[in-house]
Amino acid sequence: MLPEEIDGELRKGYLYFCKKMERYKIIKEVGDGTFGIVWRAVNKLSGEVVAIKKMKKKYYTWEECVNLREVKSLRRMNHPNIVKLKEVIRENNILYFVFEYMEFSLYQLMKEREQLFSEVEIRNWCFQVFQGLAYMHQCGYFHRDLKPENLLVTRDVIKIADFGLAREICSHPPYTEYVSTRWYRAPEILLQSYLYSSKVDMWAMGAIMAELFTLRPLFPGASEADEIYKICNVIGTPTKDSWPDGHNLARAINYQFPQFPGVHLSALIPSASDDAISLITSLCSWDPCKRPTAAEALRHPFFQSCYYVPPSLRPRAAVSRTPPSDVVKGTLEQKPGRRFSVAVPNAKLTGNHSAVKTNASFGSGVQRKLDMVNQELSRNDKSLKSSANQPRYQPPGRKSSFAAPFKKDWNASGAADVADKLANMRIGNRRPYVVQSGHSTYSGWGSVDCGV
Ligand SMILES: Nc1ncnc2c1ncn2[C@@H]1O[C@H](COP(=O)(O)OP(=O)(O)OP(=O)(O)O)[C@@H](O)[C@H]1O
Repeated sequence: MLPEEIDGELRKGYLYFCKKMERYKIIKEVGDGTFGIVWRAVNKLSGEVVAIKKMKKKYYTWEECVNLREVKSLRRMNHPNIVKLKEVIRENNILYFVFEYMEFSLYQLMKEREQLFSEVEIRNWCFQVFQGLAYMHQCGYFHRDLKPENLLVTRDVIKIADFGLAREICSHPPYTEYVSTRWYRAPEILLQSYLYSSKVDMWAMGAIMAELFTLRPLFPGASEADEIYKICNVIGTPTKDSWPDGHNLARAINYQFPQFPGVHLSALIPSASDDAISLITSLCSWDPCKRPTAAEALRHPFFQSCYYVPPSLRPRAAVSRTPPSDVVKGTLEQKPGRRFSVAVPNAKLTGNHSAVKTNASFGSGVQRKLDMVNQELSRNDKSLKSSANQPRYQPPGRKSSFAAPFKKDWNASGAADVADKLANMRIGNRRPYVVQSGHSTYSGWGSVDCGV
């Protein structure tokens, strides 16, 4: 611990030269992901609480680290709805990411929830996430692994985390490696397209939005094949007219869509308003071209009460947006001069929403993780008649007993391959620097002002 009497320049000097990880006191483990273990920690000098992600793989040179997607993408992004990467430390060949600390993941909040969230809460969260996404997409990145576990919440603010799979929009296909958690995976990825785009994030947001309303995953597939089956079951089989590219993708892998008319989403998400259903329906469109962009989603009537949209995200013809007369209590208030909006939910948000979670089978975090891992292990099963290892939740009245006629294994490359690929990427031409700013030290590689 740094003696109290040391301050000013001396303190800064100490900070700079002491072993970097010694500056942090680890409090406890808060997450164990595919690529790293995440701890809650405190900066001994400033008292700031941070999240430290210790990467599982070893990194023997800085060059290996600086080109990691998580570093490459996060270092460029500065937005109130994207978790801030404060520092990158490599010590004893171990790589640590120091992030701003967030209290909960959306998944934790859903898991512990007995009553449904109110639409106001859901609106405020989604509005913020779409702002983060609009910024990220505008910066030229898409996330590719959006899921409730990667949306982190502290009080009223929600932020997008885990950029381990983020991809530059202008990077060149094929995008072949493991991508996104199955329940939130867009159909074009399931059908093995290697030309997918930022619209995969919009699909994931549709599934997440629906889950926020029902506290149940919308498409809880037990394998890739079952995932498509469940999507067909809910939104109806795509026709050659509604998604010609999808039919081409299916033909290329010798896949035949199961035939379902689909259901109106309001039957599955009864607590959602017509506007919410309309937005979820367009986000969960088979054809990526028919899904709105994040900037378009922000202008959907569902967000009418969230009237502050950053100028750069507004359509040119509609630079000034008239505040609605019936602003929902607790949603955004326009603050002049504020660069980004932060939604502020009503303190009594939950009061009127007494619909109680009836299916108590929504497993614990560990169980869910195990379910997902088990399902991933079984992804090479071509016959999916058994429902034994499916998630316990199924959309009401629907059973999955479909044997998918696949020609080849689905996405055989796994997360380990991604880690290897990350490690083998070439060195970028930027050089790291260290900046002392306020309480925290930031090690970065330059930033790009995306003009939002
Ligand atoms: N900034 C943070 N503040 C608080 N908790 C965090 C933070 N970042 C991550 N976590 C927790 O740690 C978990 C794992 O983090 P993260 O998703 O970054 O790791 P990963 O290895 O990339 O995981 P995944 O298996 O999802 O790819 C998250 O689900 C979250 O619960």
